[in-house]
Amino acid sequence: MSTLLTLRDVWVEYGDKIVIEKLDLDIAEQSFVSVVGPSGAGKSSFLRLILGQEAPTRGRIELDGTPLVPECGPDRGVVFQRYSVFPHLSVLRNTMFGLECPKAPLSGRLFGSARRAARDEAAAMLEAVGLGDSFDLYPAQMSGGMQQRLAIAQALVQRPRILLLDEPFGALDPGIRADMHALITRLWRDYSLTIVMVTHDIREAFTLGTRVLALDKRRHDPHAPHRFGATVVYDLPLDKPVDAPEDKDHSITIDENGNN
Ligand SMILES: Nc1ncnc2c1ncn2[C@@H]1O[C@H](COP(=O)(O)OP(=O)(O)OP(=O)(O)O)[C@@H](O)[C@H]1O
Repeated sequence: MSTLLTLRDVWVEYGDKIVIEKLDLDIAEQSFVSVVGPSGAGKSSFLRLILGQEAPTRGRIELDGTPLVPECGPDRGVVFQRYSVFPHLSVLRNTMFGLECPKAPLSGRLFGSARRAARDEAAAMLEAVGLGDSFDLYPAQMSGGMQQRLAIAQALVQRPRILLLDEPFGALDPGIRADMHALITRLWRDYSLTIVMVTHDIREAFTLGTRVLALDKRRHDPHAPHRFGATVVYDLPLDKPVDAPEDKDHSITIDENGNN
């Protein structure tokens, strides 16, 4: 599989505080990369770099060999742990908004055939995430799992190549999480997505990912905790075929402390 994203000698610094140091990575197209690491290691900063919300203070990031533009484009979608849907819009309007906003940035609304086309695209995406009979509901009328399905539909309706997930299932209970794992695995395959997912759940990282990256500091200075930043300390490619059966777990075993 070809390389989609390249990071070379990437650093993130706030004043004299180094958050990420010397990150060198190639991320293959259609891979599912899970990112784990202790709290404060810089996982969300890493996602913001790929999203283009934050520029590296040093180094370069390329998408398909071209420098990443420093803003979120339609090639990258994102889903956060906390529901990012609009409370005042119905499910259908929330999903259509992802299409209307880039095409009609001032009014946020399309008209005529463009609006009908956006409605059909949004409806198809809602069917794909299992919200086919919930078009007229408002977020307050939906469970957490349904709201995350909506957030995923909102991100995917723009047909991004890369989907960034920041602890997307962290607030959901275990049964709903399992459903969401099956859903995201199906969408990843059906839409040939490249996914980068931050999670605190080691089991989730290994179950879903084709590769697991652990971010942490290699060096610690107890007298100056901000002197060193985090980088990739483990990079574990998992031998998992893209067309593996949906719910198949893999052979890595994880003990109750999260160690493999
Ligand atoms: N704008 C900022 N200015 C200064 N420091 C920042 C800024 N944004 C993030 N940081 C610091 O960068 C470090 C990494 O933060 P980040 O949120 O990326 O970590 P994380 O691994 O995602 O943490 P968690 O798992 O708790 O969500 C933290 O020490 C944080 O305080």
